[in-house]
Amino acid sequence: MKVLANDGISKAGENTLREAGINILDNRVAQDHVINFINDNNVDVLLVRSATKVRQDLIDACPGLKIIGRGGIGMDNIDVEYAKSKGIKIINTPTASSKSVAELVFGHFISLARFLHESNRLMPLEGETHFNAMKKSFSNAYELSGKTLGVIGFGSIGQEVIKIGIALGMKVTVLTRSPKTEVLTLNFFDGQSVNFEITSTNDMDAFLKEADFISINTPKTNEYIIDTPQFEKMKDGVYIVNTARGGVINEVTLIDFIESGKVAGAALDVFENEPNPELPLLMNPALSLSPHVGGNTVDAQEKIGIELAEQIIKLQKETIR
Ligand SMILES: NC(=O)C1=CN([C@@H]2O[C@H](COP(=O)(O)OP(=O)(O)OC[C@H]3O[C@@H](n4cnc5c(N)ncnc54)[C@H](O)[C@@H]3O)[C@@H](O)[C@H]2O)C=CC1
Ligand SMILES: O=C(O)C(=O)COP(=O)(O)O
Repeated sequence: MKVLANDGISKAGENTLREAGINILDNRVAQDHVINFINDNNVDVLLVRSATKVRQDLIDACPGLKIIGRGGIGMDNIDVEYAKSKGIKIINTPTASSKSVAELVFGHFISLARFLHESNRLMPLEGETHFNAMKKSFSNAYELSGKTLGVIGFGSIGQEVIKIGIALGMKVTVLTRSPKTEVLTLNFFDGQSVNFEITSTNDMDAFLKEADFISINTPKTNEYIIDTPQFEKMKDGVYIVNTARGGVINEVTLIDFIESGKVAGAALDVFENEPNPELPLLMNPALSLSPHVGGNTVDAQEKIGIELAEQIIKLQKETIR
């Protein structure tokens, strides 16, 4: 079996595959050349992250492909149903990076509430006057403790975000398409744990009226979840973090509501025009930005690599049998 990990795979994942006798190619092939590379090298398994797109044309042109693997969660870069209809197995790693994404959400929330992103931009300008002016303007800062965390999406990442919020002493409200109740477990380092129950709401207006800090944790949606009508119903001074996908929040409208003062600050890890975010986003001081790094930790990528490798090994055994 031959594997092409076109957007990379961790050493741990690579070693697990090699130890099972699976040939792994570590080439990074440009999108336009992926089809030829797969066919010329008899690749059986194509592994991708979010960069390589696996659309119908590629699937049709590569009849030898047996498995498509997504090292990560979101499968919006893969035509999953079409691939399945052609008999190709699709695998991903649904929870391996959830904690990493949730931690990034709070990295951004704290950066926004304490102006860390802006401090880092402005600190290199020297002088006592400048220092004191920054200190004064950054005093319009807030604690997260005691505020209301609003989470849109109650899946694997949403649940990890909620747990961190609870640990920080936040009140939590969760928005889903239909109400549901989940029992979440907060695990402590010493092995102890606490269970708590959360019931979500599908009442968008009530949710927006309550939330001080909003985290969007849904898959890519066909329509904006957050657009003008939703911004208008938010609390004044709300903070928003999007680590979900470009297209769940209207970025142009977001800038308008930042400029009106309705939104105190927002963070984007994903963009409508990825990997080339629009200039007004890049230049706005109220935005904390990161280049799609939610799952991009050593910890998450190790888990992802090993989980992918184990799934491939299992599927190979099933095929041989
Ligand atoms: N920034 C990054 O690096 C990363 C981003 N992601 C993104 O995060 C997304 C979510 O990941 P998980 O939580 O693991 O997925 P999940 O599938 O466990 O949970 C997503 C939840 O969102 C809900 N949902 C869908 N549309 C909704 C809507 N309009 N309103 C409210 N809820 C809605 C679904 O019912 C589901 O419960 C991924 O699909 C991916 O797009 C995931 C990993 C890394
Ligand atoms: O797992 C996901 O859904 C992600 O968005 C992570 O994307 P990446 O693998 O870092 O390009």
